[in-house]
Amino acid sequence: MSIEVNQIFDSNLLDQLDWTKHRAQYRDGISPSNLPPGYTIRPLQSDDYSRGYCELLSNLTKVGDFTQELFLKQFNQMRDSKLHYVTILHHQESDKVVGSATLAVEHKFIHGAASRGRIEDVVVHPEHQGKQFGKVLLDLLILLAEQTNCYKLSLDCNEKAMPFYKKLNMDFVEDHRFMCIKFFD
Ligand SMILES: CC(=O)SCCNC(=O)CCNC(=O)[C@H](O)C(C)(C)COP(=O)(O)OP(=O)(O)OC[C@H]1O[C@@H](n2cnc3c(N)ncnc32)[C@H](O)[C@@H]1OP(=O)(O)O
Repeated sequence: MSIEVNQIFDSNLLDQLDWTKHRAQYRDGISPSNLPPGYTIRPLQSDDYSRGYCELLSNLTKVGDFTQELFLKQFNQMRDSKLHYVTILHHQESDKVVGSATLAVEHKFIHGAASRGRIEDVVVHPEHQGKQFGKVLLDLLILLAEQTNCYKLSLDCNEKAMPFYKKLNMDFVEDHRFMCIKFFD
């Protein structure tokens, strides 16, 4: 199937960010503005299904049966909504998507018609973990949230992932209770 290549959000938005402004501590000269050679950060593309995007997500949770058609349907809905900033890490040598994190934005009437941001679906492929890419993706989403007029940015995670988010100086809200109805897994 030949696919028209487009991006889930305008990549100019990423270019407009000041990538030198980061919250995490980095080492070995790596930072959002200085990735190791052969890696790039960009918005998710309509042809990333063939670059192993769904396989990557399966390192995070159950993905289910995904065909290219279903991927494209969901991609187009998310792109048209202009509320899903799915930001990925591409590895040139393998031509695979090896990391991803999403900023989901919700428009509000409160706080001067600002928006609320949520960080969702953060994952780095096991073969590329421990190279500071998780921090890079999160740092960029935090900048993106500010750029898109979010007054607040939050996420849900399990206990195991909490030390990772603390690296971004995110505060754990002690008195917050998370309520949930799960319709299916
Ligand atoms: C909202 C959500 O999506 S919650 C779900 C989070 N995702 C997952 O659990 C999926 C499986 N895990 C992963 O994909 C990865 O381990 C991630 C995304 C959590 C981290 O990605 P990585 O690229 O390996 O992280 P990175 O190399 O940037 O490490 C950042 C720091 O956090 C620490 N860290 C990374 N993962 C973890 C973890 N699971 N537990 C504790 N500390 C961690 C690292 O030691 C590192 O510390 P340092 O900066 O002092 O060296």
